[in-house]
Amino acid sequence: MGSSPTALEIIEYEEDSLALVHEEEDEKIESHVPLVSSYNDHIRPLLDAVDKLRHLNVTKEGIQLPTIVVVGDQSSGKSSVLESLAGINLPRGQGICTRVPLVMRLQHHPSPTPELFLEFSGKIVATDEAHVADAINLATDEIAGDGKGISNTPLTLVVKKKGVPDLTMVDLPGITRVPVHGQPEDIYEQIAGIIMEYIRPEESIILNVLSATVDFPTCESIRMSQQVDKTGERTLAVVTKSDKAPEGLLEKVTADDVNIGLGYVCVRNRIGDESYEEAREEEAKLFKNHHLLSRIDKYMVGIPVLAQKLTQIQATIIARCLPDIVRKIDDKLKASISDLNRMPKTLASPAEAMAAFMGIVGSAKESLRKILIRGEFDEYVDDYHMHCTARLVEMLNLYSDELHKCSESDPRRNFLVEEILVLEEARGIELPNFLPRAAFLGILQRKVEGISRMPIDFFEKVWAYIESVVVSVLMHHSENYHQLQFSTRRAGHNLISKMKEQSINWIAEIVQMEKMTDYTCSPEYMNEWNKLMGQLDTFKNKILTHGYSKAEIAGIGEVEAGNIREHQNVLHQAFDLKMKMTAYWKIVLRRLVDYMALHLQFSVQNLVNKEMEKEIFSELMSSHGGAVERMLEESPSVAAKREKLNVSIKLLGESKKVLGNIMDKIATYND
Ligand SMILES: Nc1nc2c(ncn2[C@@H]2O[C@H](COP(=O)(O)OP(=O)(O)OP(=O)(O)O)[C@@H](O)[C@H]2O)c(=O)[nH]1
Repeated sequence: MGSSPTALEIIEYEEDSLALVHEEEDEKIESHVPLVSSYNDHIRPLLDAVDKLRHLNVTKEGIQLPTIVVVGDQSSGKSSVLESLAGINLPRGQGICTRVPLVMRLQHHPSPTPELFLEFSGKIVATDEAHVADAINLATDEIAGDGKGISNTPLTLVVKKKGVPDLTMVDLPGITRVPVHGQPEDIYEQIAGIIMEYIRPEESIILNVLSATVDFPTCESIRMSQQVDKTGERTLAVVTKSDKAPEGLLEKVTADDVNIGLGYVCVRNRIGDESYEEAREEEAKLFKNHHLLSRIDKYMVGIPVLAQKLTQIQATIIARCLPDIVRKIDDKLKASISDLNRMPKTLASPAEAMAAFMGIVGSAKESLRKILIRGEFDEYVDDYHMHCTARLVEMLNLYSDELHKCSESDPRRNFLVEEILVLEEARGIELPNFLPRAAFLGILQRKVEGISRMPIDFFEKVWAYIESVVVSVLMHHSENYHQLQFSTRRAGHNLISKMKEQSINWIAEIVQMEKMTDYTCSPEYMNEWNKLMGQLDTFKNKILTHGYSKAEIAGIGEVEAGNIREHQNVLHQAFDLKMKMTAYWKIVLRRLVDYMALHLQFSVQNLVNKEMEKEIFSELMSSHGGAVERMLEESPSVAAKREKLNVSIKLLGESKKVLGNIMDKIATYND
C-alpha cells in the first residue's frame, strides 16, 4: 500500500483543475485557496501549532480549537471515509466501532516508510498499517472498557505518511437511537453529549457523513448539526455508499433539503478486502462510468476532492481562529497569574499567621465601618441586604410607624371610658377638682406596658439583621482560612448575643422609667394640652346640650360620646386627663423612637470599633489556644484552587510558547 498513490498525490496531479472549484463554493470557503504545494510552507506550521495545543489539552481551559469533527449515524461510513483519506485500515463494521473520540492527525512526510502511533493516557504506542486497527481497538478497550460502553477521553492516532493530506480530524462515535449488542440503555444520550461538546463551538467544522442509502432529513447527525449550525455554514456533507444507492443521488445532493452550506462530496469507500488503491480506482471508475453517478459534478465526487476541500477549509479556519486563540491564551494566562497573586500567601510561621489574622480582622472592621456606619457600599454594590445604613433606617421607620399606629396610640378608642373609670376609682375624701396624679400614672403605666414588647421586638429584629451582616463579612474576609472561620463565626454569634442582651436590658430600663415618671421639659406638651383643652366647651356643648352622639376634636379626630352623659360630674376631669395623656403620649413615643436610634448607632459603633476585635481575640485565645497556628494549614479548597491555577498557568504558558512566533506566519498567510 505504501508505494501506491495516495489522496494527496492524486490531488497534486489534479491540482490545476481542482483549483477551479465552484465560484460559489469558493466564496463560502474564502477566496484565497492555498495551492497544495504552498500549503505546506504556510499552513503546516499553523496546523502543527494547533495540534500541539490540542495535545496540551488547552480546551480544558475553555479555549476552543479549530477542528474538523466527523459525525454520522452509526455505520454511516465515518471510519471508512477517514481510512480512505489516510490510506490505512481502521476498525470498520456493523455495530458500534468508534467508542471514543479518535483524533486523527494525518501528516505528509517525505520518507517512503509510514510512521504510525497512538497517543492516549499519557502514553505513545507505535504501530503500523497492518496492526493499526487492532491497536485502536486495544487502546479503545483501555480507555472505555472492553464492553460496548463509550467514553469522551480522546485517543490520538498520528499517521505520518508520504502524500497524505495534512489534516487533523476527530472521529466521533456514531449516533444510534436503539442500543444494540449490550450497549448501555442511555447510549443515545451519552453519544449525543460527546457529539454536542465537539460540534457546538463556532471553531468546529462539521463533516457530516451521510449514507446514500438513507433519506438525509431522517439522519440523527443532520438533526444534531442543525441544532448548532442552523444555516449550515460550517457543515460539509460526505455521502458514502454511492455505489449502493446511485438512483436519485444527484437529485438528493442538488436539492439540498438539509441545508449543507459547505457542499456535498459523494464517495465510494473501500469494500470488503479491497486494497486502498483498488478502492480509489473503483471509485474513479464508478463516478466516471455509471450512467447516473457520472452526471454528478466532478467537483462533488471522490476522496481526492474531499481531501482537497478539507485542506482548504482547514487552512481557512485555522488562519481565521488562531489570532483569537493567541489573544484568549494571553488573556487567560494574565487572569490566572493575577488570580494566583491575589490568593493568600501560604503561611510559614505563627508570626505570619498572626499577621494574616490581624489583616483579616482589620479588613473586616473596615468593611463593616463602611456598610454599617458610613454608608459606603462599593464592596457590595448589587447586594442590597448589605446596604446596612439604609436597611437600619428602614427598620427604624417601620418600628416608629407601628408604634404610632398601634391601638394604645389611638386617643379615639373608648374615648374617656378608661379616664372616667380610673377617676371614679381614685375618688377619696377630698376636694373634687384636684386631678389625682395616681389616675394619670395608672393609665400611663398600662399604656406603656401595652407597647413594651414593641421595642424589644425591634431589637430582636435589628440584631438578627446585624448578626447576618457581621457574620457574612467575617466569613468573606476569612474565607481562605477555614480553621479561622469556625472561631470567627462563633465570636460573631457571641458578640451579637451580648450586644442584643445589652440593648434589651437598656430598653427594659427605659420602659420602666417611662412607667414610673411623667416628665418632660418640652414646651410642646403644654402647647398641645392647651390646644386640646380649648375644645372642651364646644365638646360639652355638642354632647351634653345638643345631644350629639359624636364630636370632632381637632388633633384627635371624631370621637364617640358613649355614656359620657351619665358621668357629667367627672367629665371635666376625664377630658383633662385624656388631653394630658394625649399630649404626653406623643412625647413618650418620640422618646422611644429617638432613644432607640441613638442607642442603635452607639451600639453599632461600639461593636465595630471596640467589641468585635476584643471578642474575636478572646474567642481565639480560648479555643484551645491554637486557632492562629491552625491557620498554617491551608484549607483543602484553597489548596485545590492554588493547584488548579498553577496547572492552568503551566498549560497556558506552554501554549503561549507553542504560539511564540506563529503570529507572523498567520499574518503572512492572511496576506
Ligand atoms: N458499499 C459500500 N460500503 C461502505 C461504504 N462506506 C462504508 N461502507 C461499509 O459500511 C459499513 C460501516 O462503515 P464504517 O466505516 O464502519 O462506519 P462508521 O460510521 O465508522 O461506523 P461506527 O463507527 O460504528 O458508527 C462497513 O461495513 C463498511 O464497509 C461505501 O462507500 N460503499
